[in-house]
Amino acid sequence: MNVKVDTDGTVAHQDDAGDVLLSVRNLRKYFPIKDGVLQNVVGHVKAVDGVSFDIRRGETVGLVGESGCGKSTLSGCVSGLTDPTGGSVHFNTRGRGSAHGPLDEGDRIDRMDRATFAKYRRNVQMVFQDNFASLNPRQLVVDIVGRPLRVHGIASGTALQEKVVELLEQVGLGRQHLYRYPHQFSGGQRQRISIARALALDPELIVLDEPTSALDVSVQAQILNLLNDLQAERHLAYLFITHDLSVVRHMADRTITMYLGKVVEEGPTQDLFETPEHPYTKVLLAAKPDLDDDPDVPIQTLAGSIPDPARPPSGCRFHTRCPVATSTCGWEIDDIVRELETREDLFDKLVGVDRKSDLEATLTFSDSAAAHAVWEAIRSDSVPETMRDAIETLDVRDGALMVRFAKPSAIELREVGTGHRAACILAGE
Ligand SMILES: Nc1ncnc2c1ncn2[C@@H]1O[C@H](COP(=O)(O)OP(=O)(O)OP(=O)(O)O)[C@@H](O)[C@H]1O
Repeated sequence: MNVKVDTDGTVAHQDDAGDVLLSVRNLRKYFPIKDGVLQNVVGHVKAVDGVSFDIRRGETVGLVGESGCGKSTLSGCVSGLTDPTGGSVHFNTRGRGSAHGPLDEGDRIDRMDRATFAKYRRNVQMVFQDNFASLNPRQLVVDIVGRPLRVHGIASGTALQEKVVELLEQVGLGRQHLYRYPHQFSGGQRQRISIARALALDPELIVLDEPTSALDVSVQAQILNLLNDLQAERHLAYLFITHDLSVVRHMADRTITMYLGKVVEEGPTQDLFETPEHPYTKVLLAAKPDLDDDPDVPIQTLAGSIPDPARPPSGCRFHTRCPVATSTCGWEIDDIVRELETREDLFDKLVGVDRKSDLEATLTFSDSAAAHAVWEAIRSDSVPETMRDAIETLDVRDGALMVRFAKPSAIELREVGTGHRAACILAGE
């Protein structure tokens, strides 16, 4: 296996470099937060923050995580619809069956010449959850499915119509559906139309963004079976985005877990489900037990809400909600501020945070009683014990509270099994 470590420390892997269709390297997408009449940029939402992974030909990669963790933003960058802030997306445009080496700078989608970029765009198609929004309600099926063929000059007239019939038949529809509008179909049938449209240009990769989330369970199964059949027939690769872990387990060869813009774990689906190594993956799996799990084992659920992606926690971003966090997982000054935010009476009296670094600051309060109350609170059970253990210095003087945290451990994705990586200091123990 050829494991490459990127300059930022994220592990980029090319187990079978010749087969890699898509490579994402240290990808970042930050959305500006604007404020006031002048719309000044006052911060950034770090929707995707240093993500690296590969997709091989014919493989299904599942992408899971809570709402807001950056899945759709990542899929937008992969399919060229969203420009990343940093990092790169590489795509092999040499076509099926071509002999070639690992993807390199020449395969970066933002550096491709026009003709190569057009090839990439043809080769990567998307299917969304909300097929009502993605299918034009005023267009007939023949126009919806035929449009890519017409736009790319592949077919016109009767040939186009016949090609559309062929595509419809591949997704379980037929000639009788050519001249109907989207609203005349059921949800499952509309998703079949979306899939037929995605297949029109014979892509090598389809990004499926929650493709079955809006469907009834029985219809869901039919669509998943159809996707499996199409993959086998056409050697398609899928990036399968979903919050439904049972779907990922059924569909994906490899699974990636994302939390707050970062990959926290990735690996062969079976390994990840049977021996999850990151506490976040463990909690996700525990929150969605399989029917054959022991009903006497209590379902673990996540405490607290997902932190603000404009101010993600440092170290392991999950440490603020992690049931097994240690004192070296990344506790910092912002964790004190986050705790204060939950105590309105004290937060209102916080007048300044003078930071020397993420780990050291003087917090100033409008009166010394408030500073003392916070000092007491930090020393008591009202903050996580591991956070208390991470504090090296805690002094209070008049209205000022001086805090210094110990330096946290470096948290990086590291190998915990064959092709299985987790970004947790406890992983593999
Ligand atoms: N155009 C945008 N402008 C500003 N912030 C955005 C934009 N698009 C997404 N975000 C923010 O980026 C973060 C990631 O959003 P994204 O939609 O990628 O997450 P997701 O995991 O796909 O969630 P969901 O499952 O709910 O779609 C969220 O905090 C979201 O509010």
